[in-house]
Amino acid sequence: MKTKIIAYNRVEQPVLKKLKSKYDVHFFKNIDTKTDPEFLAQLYDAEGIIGLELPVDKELIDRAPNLRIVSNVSVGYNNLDVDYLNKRNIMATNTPDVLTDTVADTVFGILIATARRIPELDHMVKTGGWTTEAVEPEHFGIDVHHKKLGIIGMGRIGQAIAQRGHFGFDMEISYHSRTRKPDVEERFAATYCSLDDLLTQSDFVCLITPLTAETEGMLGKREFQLMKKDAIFINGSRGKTIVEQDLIAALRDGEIAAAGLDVFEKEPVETDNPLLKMKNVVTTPHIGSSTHETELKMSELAATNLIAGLNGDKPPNLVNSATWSKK
Ligand SMILES: NC(=O)C1=CN([C@@H]2O[C@H](COP(=O)(O)OP(=O)(O)OC[C@H]3O[C@@H](n4cnc5c(N)ncnc54)[C@H](OP(=O)(O)O)[C@@H]3O)[C@@H](O)[C@H]2O)C=CC1
Ligand SMILES: O=CC(=O)O
Repeated sequence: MKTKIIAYNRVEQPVLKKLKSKYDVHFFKNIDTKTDPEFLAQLYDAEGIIGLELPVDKELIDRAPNLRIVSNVSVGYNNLDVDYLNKRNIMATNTPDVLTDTVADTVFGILIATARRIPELDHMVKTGGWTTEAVEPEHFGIDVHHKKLGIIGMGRIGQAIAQRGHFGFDMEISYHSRTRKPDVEERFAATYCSLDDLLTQSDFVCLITPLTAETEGMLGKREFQLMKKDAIFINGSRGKTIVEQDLIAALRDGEIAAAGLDVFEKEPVETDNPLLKMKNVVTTPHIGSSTHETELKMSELAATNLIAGLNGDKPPNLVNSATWSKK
């Protein structure tokens, strides 16, 4: 009998086909995983899960007594209760590196779109608002090049953003992360800062940390007030790394100039979220890594991790190494 696995949400078709040739695959998309009877029935004897943003909490893990591996199709794994997976000795994996450049492109795209007000101007042109020969100063944006870019989270994606800022736009790079990175400082002429110094000095503040117990609510009222009044804030990390209500207040009260957001406290973002009514906010639907090429690479890497784990080999991107040392 084939090993049963659950595929959830986004697994690209060629990868799904390959998995189906090896395993008894049950695919689910956008269901309520706490109540969907078919999902809960299949979960009971599933040995592997592969997918995007499945909330793998204690309740779900307890319903899966045969589970051996959870393979996330994302680099962030804040959807997993890693402590409880460790307790149950279930492996967890993610998809780093293959998405780094694509996410950095998205973040930089949002940064430029926010500074130069591209979505707002696009709307103006398409709706017949371009009525005089010359655009007016009220439509002008602000420069990106030669400005100060502060990056919070100088990991893989943070470094790819720094590369674009430094080499592409002659920006002055400063960063904050848990550890200092001399090689990064040399490559991008970057300066390490305390969080407060970064917030006070940067023209663009770009947040790209994982969501953890430490980073949850990392930027709130005090932090937005520390930023320059003409600063632009970009969030590519997770919605909960900031206090969204405080960002709304900071934008409303002119504490900061604008924001570009790929992530929100609640996703999909609620249609009555005040951020959606603000002209100085540019939004995208948590789509940082989602190009055709990169989604395929992520699915392939997630499948490689899953197959290795189910074969009894160490998956290349195991995030809870404690489970391997117990084997
Ligand atoms: N919007 C989207 O579609 C996407 C969003 N993401 C998000 O981006 C995140 C980062 O990915 P990636 O760059 O690959 O991850 P990395 O692990 O390579 O980098 C994370 C960085 O965050 C820093 N960091 C962690 N905790 C803190 C903290 N408490 N204070 C300051 N800095 C901290 C780390 O510091 P140190 O180096 O010192 O350990 C590291 O520099 C993902 O976890 C995910 O949440 C990722 C992909 C797509
Ligand atoms: O948000 C996406 C990820 O890969 O993490």
